[in-house]
Amino acid sequence: MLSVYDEFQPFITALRHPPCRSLLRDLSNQELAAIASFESVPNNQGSALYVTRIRSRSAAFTEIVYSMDEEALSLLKQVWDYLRWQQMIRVTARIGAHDKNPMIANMYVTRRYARIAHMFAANFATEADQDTADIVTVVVPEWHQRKILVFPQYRTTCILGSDYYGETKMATLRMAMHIAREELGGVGLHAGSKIVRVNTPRGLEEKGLIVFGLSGTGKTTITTSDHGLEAPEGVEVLQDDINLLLPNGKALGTERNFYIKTDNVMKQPEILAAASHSSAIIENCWVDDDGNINFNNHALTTNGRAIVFRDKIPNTSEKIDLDRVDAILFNMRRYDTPPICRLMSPEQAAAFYMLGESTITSAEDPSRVGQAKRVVGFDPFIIDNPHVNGNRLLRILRDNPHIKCYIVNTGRIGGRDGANMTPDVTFKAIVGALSERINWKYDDILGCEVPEALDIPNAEQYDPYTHYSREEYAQIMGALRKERKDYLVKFKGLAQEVISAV
Ligand SMILES: Nc1ncnc2c1ncn2[C@@H]1O[C@H](COP(=O)(O)OP(=O)(O)O)[C@@H](O)[C@H]1O
Ligand SMILES: C=C(OP(=O)(O)O)C(=O)O
Repeated sequence: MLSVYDEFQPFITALRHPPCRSLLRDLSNQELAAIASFESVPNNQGSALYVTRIRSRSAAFTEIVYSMDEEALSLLKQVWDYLRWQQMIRVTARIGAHDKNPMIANMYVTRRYARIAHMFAANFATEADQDTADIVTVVVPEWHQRKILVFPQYRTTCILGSDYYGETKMATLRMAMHIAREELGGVGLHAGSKIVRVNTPRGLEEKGLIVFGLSGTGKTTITTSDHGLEAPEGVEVLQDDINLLLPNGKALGTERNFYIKTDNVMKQPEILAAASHSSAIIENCWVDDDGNINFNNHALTTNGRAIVFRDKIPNTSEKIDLDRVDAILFNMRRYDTPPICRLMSPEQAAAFYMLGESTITSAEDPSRVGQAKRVVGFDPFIIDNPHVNGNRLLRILRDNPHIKCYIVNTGRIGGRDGANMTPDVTFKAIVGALSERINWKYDDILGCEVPEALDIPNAEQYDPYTHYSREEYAQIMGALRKERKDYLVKFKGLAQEVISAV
């Protein structure tokens, strides 16, 4: 009699090694670009530029599959019957630095969509082709039905009917973050990372920084900024999007190059040069009739993207890991809090992680700008049981008490017409915190610490009590705290101390 394992073995094999007529492997980036070149829109920059049918992630079509039903099985069999007659490309990539026991990811895509393989190979560090991998992503963009099937047990994702590269990238990293949680005792963070070298009362020190934030709240802007620091002070930019935080307080990077949003790139000098270089691979950006790429034309989508090479971004090196995290920033675009607040405890930080609070930005939906929004961990890629992530972050912060956590408001204060937190205000506030030049005082209405003073022009504009009376502010914040608590209690299994901390 067949054991359950034997019975499932052919299924798992087909899932992780899709059958195909022939498999193209070990192709160089140039070869992938050449195979995909029939799709590239000519432009004066000389970049590969692809326009996709689907232009953002298909969250509503994403299913986490733990047990196979007849319908899912029959769909997969149809897909495999189709692939049996197709040529596919396989790219083997490394998630993480070569010296840190990285994960290996295999990405399979039908040859017609070589552009996805081209972007994947440029985004990650490629390795010599190998048959076994920790993570498998199978992409069949031409499939008539749109479905993203995530199989956490088999560390495999099957993407059907989407040719948006972000789906492939995030399927792979979603699984890497899941493995970090399930096998490494860590937690995946939808966050950028950098090192900031600043003068502190003890002399020049390097501070490892993690920057969380929902799309459009300033993650890339802050991560790539030099904060106006001059040598010997300065920054080293490590990662733009996904880090794996380990129990020992180190954060492993995942990507070699960055997959940036281009809607604001004209205002982001640090990445504009990289996006304007011929090495960039552009997705869904407009090319004017004269052949110039026009990042400000959003006719195709507000989710224009580019793979930009890290060596074209100032202050990057080959390094992608952060050996010591000293500070974590939670970016929120709000209209009622100071530029920076310090959280009081690991419990409070874990609460703000679970709250994943912000407002909708134009990057997401221009017609709903300003509406409140919450996503646990600022991370739409948590596969299941988000409270496990909150509890895990709590444990890591308790075990590494040197890590300080801050809320950074990249919106305004005093309402929609209040004082604007310009990027410069934010950059200076962050340096103030890291260099320990800010004196903190407890604000009983906010329930956390706020700067006694900020070293920025017109600092009083950014003080809540310039805009609100104490009674008014107590009422606004009181209502918010109640709403936050009501939200947190819904997470069964979340440590009680986290719920009590807001
Ligand atoms: N205080 C601020 N901090 C960071 N970015 C800000 C701030 N105020 C306005 N912005 C603008 O908001 C946009 C943030 O975009 P980006 O950094 O790409 O966000 P994310 O990486 O979170 O998607 C940029 O255009 C930036 O200039
Ligand atoms: C690729 C995506 O993720 P991010 O916005 O974090 O780059 C996406 O959401 O489409």
